[in-house]
Amino acid sequence: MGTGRRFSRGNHQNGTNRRSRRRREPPPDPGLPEVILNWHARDKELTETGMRTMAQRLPAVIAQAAGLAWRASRKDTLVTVGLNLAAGFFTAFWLLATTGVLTALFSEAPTPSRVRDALPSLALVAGAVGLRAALQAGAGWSQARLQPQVERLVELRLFEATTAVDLTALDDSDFLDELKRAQGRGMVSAPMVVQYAVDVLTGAVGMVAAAGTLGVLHPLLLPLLLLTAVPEGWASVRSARMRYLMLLSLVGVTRRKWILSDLMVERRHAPEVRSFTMRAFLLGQYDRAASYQRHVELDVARKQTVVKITGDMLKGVATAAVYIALGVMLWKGAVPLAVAGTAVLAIRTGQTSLANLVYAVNRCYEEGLYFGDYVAFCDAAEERIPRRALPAAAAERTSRLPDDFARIRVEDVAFTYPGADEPSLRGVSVDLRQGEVVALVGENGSGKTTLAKIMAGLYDPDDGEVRWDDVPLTRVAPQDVWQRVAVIAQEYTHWPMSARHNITMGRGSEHVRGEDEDPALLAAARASGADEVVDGLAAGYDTLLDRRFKGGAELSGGQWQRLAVGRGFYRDAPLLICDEPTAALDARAEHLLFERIRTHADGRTVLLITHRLASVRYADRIYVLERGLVVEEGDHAALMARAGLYAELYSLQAAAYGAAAPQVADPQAHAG
Ligand SMILES: Nc1ncnc2c1ncn2[C@@H]1O[C@H](COP(=O)(O)OP(=O)(O)OP(=O)(O)O)[C@@H](O)[C@H]1O
Repeated sequence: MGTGRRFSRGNHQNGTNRRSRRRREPPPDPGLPEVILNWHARDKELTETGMRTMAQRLPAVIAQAAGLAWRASRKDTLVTVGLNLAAGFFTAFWLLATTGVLTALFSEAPTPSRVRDALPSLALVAGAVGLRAALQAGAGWSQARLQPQVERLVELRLFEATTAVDLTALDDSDFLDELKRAQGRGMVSAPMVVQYAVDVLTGAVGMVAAAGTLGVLHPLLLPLLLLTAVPEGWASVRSARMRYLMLLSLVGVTRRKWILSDLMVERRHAPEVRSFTMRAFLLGQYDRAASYQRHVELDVARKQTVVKITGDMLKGVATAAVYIALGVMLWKGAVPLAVAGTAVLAIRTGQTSLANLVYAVNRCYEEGLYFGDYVAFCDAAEERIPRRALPAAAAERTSRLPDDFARIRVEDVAFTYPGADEPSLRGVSVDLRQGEVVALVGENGSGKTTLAKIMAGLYDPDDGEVRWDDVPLTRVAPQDVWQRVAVIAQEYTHWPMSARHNITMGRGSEHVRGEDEDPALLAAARASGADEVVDGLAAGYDTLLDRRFKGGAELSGGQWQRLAVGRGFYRDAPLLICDEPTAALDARAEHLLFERIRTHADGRTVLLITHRLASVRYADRIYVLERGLVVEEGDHAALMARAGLYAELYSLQAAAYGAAAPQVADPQAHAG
């Protein structure tokens, strides 16, 4: 059967591919973590590329590069192109002027008058060469100016997209793979595409100048020049393909080397590298990978040398053929001696330009493929920015979120993370009235954090809705919601900035040295216990909290959490969401924080998620979640009376504490 045969052929091919890959790569070490990064996703395409494919696709790549350069700086793009074209004109000019010099020198007149006759043409040649050098220097300068502007443009576009995309995009592994490719190889390729596109132009202009000169001197000389180009082009493309194949065979090894070098240099791994005596093992692994890489690279370098020598020999033969043809033309009187002399110069100039052109075409095409990844990613990422977040959508928005609210209602909310098999929320309803403390409790993975994120406007529910008074969150700009919510997240960032910025983050409170400290900052720090942390820092609020920089300080886990809590309190937001705010806090700091939350955190509405059930007793209402559903609801007394999941969890904790500390002291007495 046809299908069966096709299937077995497919299998056979796969088997062959697998075998050949196995031949090239050492077997993977099961002891090392592998991160799948498709940085070399284009290698297969590159290995299959021939001169024809390149010629077909090159115009599109050049157009992309031109568009990018144009957006980066119109002036520098125009100057670069203009000066290169003008330099090409002067190349042709000096070549033709050389004919005048040679004609005068080869004339029958006595030597002094021959030299005198050659002087005007010689002055023209000198002027043209000088001008061409000046133009090329100017083109180089404007091209150098273009590079950083292009870099800035592409980096900005990527970061503008990644900081605005819907959060679900960052939960999507395909999107993350594309992001890695675009951010790594793709972004680096952008300035290179522009540079090689300009080099293609420069090479082409030089080539046209030399070819045009030869055409003017004698039409037969032009095809002769092109003949010398073939071996050069062949050797260059073949050598480049060998490099791509080498990259392909080294994908696994390079990836492993990256992982290993990260493990050996990053500060966060350093304690374990030492305490688990990993040094010799890691160095050994690195050495194995590096030896393999060196072996492959040397092998390819040897093959490339053979190709280069072959190319050079063929080029030598072709050049000899050109000179023989030129000699025959001279002998037959088809070209005068002076023209033949100029032709030799033009052929040499043309060959140099051609070599540069072939190299630039090759590199431009290669970088163009990686740049294509970057462009495709940015297009896809921009599609994933919620429309209502865009300034353009402001005119369409009819609803306005109240600055404060009387009630927040979560109605039948369902949500599944992208790629997840099971929904995390399956129809949850929750009610918050202004000024209340509402608690979410439940076992690990029951959906508490997911619900909090939906209430904070970080995710849109798949079903159901969240309303602030009568306004559904999906009708307003997400920024409007974020401005009205303070989140003390379960997983918070250790911002590598000053202690001040760690608290004032995103609110733009810039303190001027010598001025009184921002009272809101002081209040938030006092409330979270961050003030004690800052008191111990050498430069107080101005201390940089990153040990990787000179003068930077490092904090303990609990000290970082105090800052995170301070950040939440500092935000002047009517809704405060606290997701496990005390996991790393010591008993006294934890007690103080819950006291503050219990007294309604200065009149704010609080959504509290915690496993410390003793702190939940005072909540106005408690929702118990289980596998994405609210299974119990009420205040502490009602839930205890119900004798359900909450009562069970509470009793377990109470029993543990009761057994460990039969005489309960009042912690507030210590906190004093
Ligand atoms: N980014 C994500 N992508 C896919 N699934 C996720 C993601 N975040 C959470 N989940 C899944 O959603 C479910 C609910 O997770 P959630 O973090 O809301 O639980 P939780 O009740 O806050 O748990 P915990 O008490 O451990 O903090 C879990 O099954 C979890 O595996």
